[in-house]
Amino acid sequence: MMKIQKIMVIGAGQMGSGIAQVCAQSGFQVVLNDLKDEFLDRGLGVITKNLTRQVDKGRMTEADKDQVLANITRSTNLQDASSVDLVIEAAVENMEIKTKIFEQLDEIAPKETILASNTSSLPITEIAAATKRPEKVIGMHFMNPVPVMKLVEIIRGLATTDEVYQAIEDLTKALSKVPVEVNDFPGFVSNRVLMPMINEAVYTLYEGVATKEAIDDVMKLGMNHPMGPLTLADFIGLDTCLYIMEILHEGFGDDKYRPCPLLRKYVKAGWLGKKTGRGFYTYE
Ligand SMILES: CC(=O)CC(=O)SCCNC(=O)CCNC(=O)[C@H](O)C(C)(C)COP(=O)(O)OP(=O)(O)OC[C@H]1O[C@@H](n2cnc3c(N)ncnc32)[C@H](O)[C@@H]1OP(=O)(O)O
Ligand SMILES: NC(=O)C1=CN([C@@H]2O[C@H](COP(=O)(O)OP(=O)(O)OC[C@H]3O[C@@H](n4cnc5c(N)ncnc54)[C@H](OP(=O)(O)O)[C@@H]3O)[C@@H](O)[C@H]2O)C=CC1
Repeated sequence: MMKIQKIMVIGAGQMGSGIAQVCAQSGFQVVLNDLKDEFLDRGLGVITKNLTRQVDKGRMTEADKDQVLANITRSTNLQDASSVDLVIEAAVENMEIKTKIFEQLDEIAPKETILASNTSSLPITEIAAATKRPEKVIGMHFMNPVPVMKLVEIIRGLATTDEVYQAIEDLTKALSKVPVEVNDFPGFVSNRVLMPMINEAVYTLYEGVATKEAIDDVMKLGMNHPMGPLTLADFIGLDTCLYIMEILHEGFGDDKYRPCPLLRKYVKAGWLGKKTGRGFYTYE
């Protein structure tokens, strides 16, 4: 098994930029890829802001910050995968887009390169089937915000080898995160448990049981959750929450996973949560 030194992260959104940051902070060479330069600017802007906060708090020197930023190179061309040891894909939660990316990566990346997806809920086995190297495809599911959350859920596809699993577990530890192994079922463990709770909170609002603030307060003050479920939904992205519910609904064929119509309505309106400035709450 080749040693992982250079990592391509696909998607410079909330998750991709966080993943790029933690990899670069742990000394890996990172190629951050997105469709357009402006998305890379946005992602690198967030990384720079996070690092500057660390410097301000005296946890990092200015020179450390410059080194972390120097470990990240920009890319708007998937061909740049031709020189990396690992790809971590964090583009949008859509099977068609992900399989298209994996098909292309399979053509471009060296044959030893591991192809990982940060998908929240899509079957790894199905993503792997788009490639001729299903044994080297794996789920590496980071949590939001990536620089803060300890967990990485690692998901084996049907064909993933032990060697590839071990390489990803070792990498997770090298990033100072805690790996937890789970099997390949829709939503894995994290979102199979979390997302129906969020969806139920949306139903509670939809049915007028309480205000959004009251629903969030009940879960924060009553269950000690750091954020109420509606605030958390805004934080994750309402589009991502809806995609995940749809994948659970379709994957299990059980109506208990039907997405709340209010969630659909907000997504249709473009109210995607914090990232667009409006969801259940409004943000500056
Ligand atoms: C959808 C999926 O597939 C899976 C998922 O990711 S589901 C979402 C999982 N995530 C959660 O459930 C998050 C729940 N929320 C929380 O844990 C907390 O509210 C929180 C960590 C986000 C913020 O914590 P807080 O105590 O309210 O705020 P705050 O004091 O500002 O932040 C705590 C620390 O996190 C850092 N932080 C907060 N947000 C950050 C961000 N977006 N990026 C980087 N660092 C961040 C702060 O700088 C601060 O760092 P220090 O303690 O080192 O100073
Ligand atoms: N939000 C969360 O809490 C979590 C999300 N995830 C998963 O991580 C992935 C990304 O989510 P998140 O970061 O929140 O989403 P964002 O919408 O913040 O970011 C997605 C980024 O990927 C870009 N993108 C879309 N298609 C492509 C492509 N073909 N090639 C390269 N880049 C592309 C998007 O560009 P554009 O703006 O043009 O669409 C955008 O910049 C999803 O699979 C999601 O399920 C996993 C854990 C937690």
